[in-house]
Amino acid sequence: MSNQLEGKKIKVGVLGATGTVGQRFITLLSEHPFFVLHAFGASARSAGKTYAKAVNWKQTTPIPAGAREMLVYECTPDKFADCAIVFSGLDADAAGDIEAAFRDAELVVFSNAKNYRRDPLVPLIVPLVNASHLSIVHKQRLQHNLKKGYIVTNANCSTTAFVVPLSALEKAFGPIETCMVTTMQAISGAGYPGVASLDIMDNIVPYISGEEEKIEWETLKILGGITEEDDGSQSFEMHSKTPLRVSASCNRVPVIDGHTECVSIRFHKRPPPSPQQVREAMVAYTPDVQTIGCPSAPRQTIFVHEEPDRPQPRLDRYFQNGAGVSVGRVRQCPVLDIKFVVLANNVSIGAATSSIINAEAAVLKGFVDI
Ligand SMILES: NC(=O)C1=CN([C@@H]2O[C@H](COP(=O)(O)OP(=O)(O)OC[C@H]3O[C@@H](n4cnc5c(N)ncnc54)[C@H](OP(=O)(O)O)[C@@H]3O)[C@@H](O)[C@H]2O)C=CC1
Ligand SMILES: N[C@@H](CC(=O)OP(=O)(O)O)C(=O)O
Repeated sequence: MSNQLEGKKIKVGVLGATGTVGQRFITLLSEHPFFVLHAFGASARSAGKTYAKAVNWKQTTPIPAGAREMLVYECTPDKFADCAIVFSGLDADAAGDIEAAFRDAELVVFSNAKNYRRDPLVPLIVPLVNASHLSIVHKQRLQHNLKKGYIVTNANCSTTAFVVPLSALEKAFGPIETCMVTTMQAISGAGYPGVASLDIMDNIVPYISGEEEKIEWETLKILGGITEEDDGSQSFEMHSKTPLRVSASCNRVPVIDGHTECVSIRFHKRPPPSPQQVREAMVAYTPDVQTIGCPSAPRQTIFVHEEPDRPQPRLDRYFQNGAGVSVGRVRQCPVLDIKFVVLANNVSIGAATSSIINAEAAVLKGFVDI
């Protein structure tokens, strides 16, 4: 850990603390080296109760002792005024207004919800890919006339899984032109209680509302760059120098946690890299958050399996405590160039872990007053 943070305790709040993603936040933050749980928010249904009474706990480890008796509040900024950072696992129907109110009250919000991902002033960050986009928060503060407050979002959980190997490959071999991705998404992606058991047991549902459009758009923002304008201000630049075409097909499958995706890609570079060069580039991939010492970043970002029947959700979803991604079946594609399978834990690196690493990076890069 960086010296400046040695012994520091930074108070954080969690909105949507009782939900699927919220519970993962509570579990991870209760053991964090410098973030300390300070305030919990949820709906009026939960407000006024202790956390243990409000939550329908579904984690494999018990509710952390320090969290059990904490009170759950309604999501109003005054209850979170002492928090340097607020994490949001709010339902998207509620997240829009609540997160804006928190930002306007000079709070720093790291959100999982989709509401602000397309906002041109809000960074959409998969920490294993584009933590450098954090710098846009300066412009967001200026536009909203704020000194401290801003919103940073993380991506859709399916987008998160496959942009990590895509980023590794673009870094090593230059732009990717075409990407076809077919997802097999876990039930927990739909929150609790999610998909009815009579719909998902013994079944596959070949439709997840809005998911394909999100994947196809978010990928371009995440893999895009930042341009500096004449006045020194910064803007996002979608992946456009060599246009990237993405086509996604999304399916819900009877798996509890872990999204598995079959990916085929075509490179701009001719001749394209071989499967072995692709494997080596993925293993070597080291994102900034690892280099700058974010404590929740995986030590190894991409694990590449050699066995022909991996990755599998039951076996591989806890790789690096759910913070890394697992790739396998890297092989030649007779239509595009290369195809492979990627698996990521949707509630960890697909949600809470991403927000936490983003917040760690923001602290280490000086974007949070502590
Ligand atoms: N599950 C996943 O894999 C991923 C989820 N996300 C996103 O993260 C967010 C949370 O998802 P998830 O945890 O699955 O959802 P859940 O439905 O499990 O949890 C929703 C949370 O929001 C709270 N809430 C609902 N309505 C209100 C309201 N009107 N005011 C205040 N709080 C409210 C709930 O509180 P209460 O218990 O009191 O009702 C609960 O804490 C969503 O935006 C989702 O799209 C993103 C990536 C992956
Ligand atoms: N829709 C995803 C989870 C999710 O909530 O996505 P988003 O944060 O983009 O709304 C899934 O069902 O697996």
